[in-house]
Amino acid sequence: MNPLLQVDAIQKTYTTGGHAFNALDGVSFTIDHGEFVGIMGPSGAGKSTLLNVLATIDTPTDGDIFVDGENIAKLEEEALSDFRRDHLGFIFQDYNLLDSLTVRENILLPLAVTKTPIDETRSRVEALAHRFGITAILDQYPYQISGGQKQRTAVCRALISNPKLIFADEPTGALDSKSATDLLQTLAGLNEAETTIMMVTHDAYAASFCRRVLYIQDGRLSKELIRGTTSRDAFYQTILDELKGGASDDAV
Ligand SMILES: Nc1ncnc2c1ncn2[C@@H]1O[C@H](COP(=O)(O)OP(=O)(O)OP(=O)(O)O)[C@@H](O)[C@H]1O
Repeated sequence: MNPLLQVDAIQKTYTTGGHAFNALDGVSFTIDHGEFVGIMGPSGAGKSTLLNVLATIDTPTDGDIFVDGENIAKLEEEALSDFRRDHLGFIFQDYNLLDSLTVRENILLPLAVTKTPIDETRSRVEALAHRFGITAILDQYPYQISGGQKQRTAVCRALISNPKLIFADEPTGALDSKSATDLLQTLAGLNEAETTIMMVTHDAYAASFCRRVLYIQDGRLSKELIRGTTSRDAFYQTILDELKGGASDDAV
């Protein structure tokens, strides 16, 4: 089977004041169907740039990005926004919920512009809310619920269109440690149910829930860690050791 995501020699150059800067400098990797991959690296390494380019929020200067064989780096804007809506899910640090909409309306928002029948929309929202324990707050507004509940709402919104791939950008960054652990267990559970997830994080604990961690430094991949059959605790220690030792020593 083809990889779900194939990233080929991605380059992203920013030009400011006549000076060109390579935020991504020839990044290549693949993610298979059903993987849970973490992206780590120091501040300024290029993690958000990579996520934005893969999530079709930004375009690469050069290189190709195949999702299930389709080259999304070459799609025009209209086709890109259809692709984004139909195949990708997003979870952000600051939840990105709309304050004027209820939890239910926030969750179904990605389907609002599709032709999904109303009964199906309703039953999908209810099934997801039940699965993530937020049925009781479906008619409340974001300002009435906790950070953990907001993030679970965001997870439901990310899943409502049955996306092929979920991108999470520091999803635990604004959560207390219990809510963060709940969310990470939720993501790990989703992944066990075969949802493919790519998560950018600074946090070794969050990364330890992944099956594989890619390090990025100065716009290049510098290291890959694979959890294999070790426990999450052991993988956490491996990631911490790697961070202490400097993740850039070995080229991938
Ligand atoms: N729009 C832009 N114009 C110019 N330079 C940019 C732009 N966006 C990002 N950069 C630069 O590209 C580099 C990578 O930034 P990026 O935000 O991807 O890093 P990061 O690894 O996500 O950092 P952090 O962990 O702090 O969020 C940085 O040096 C940043 O200053």
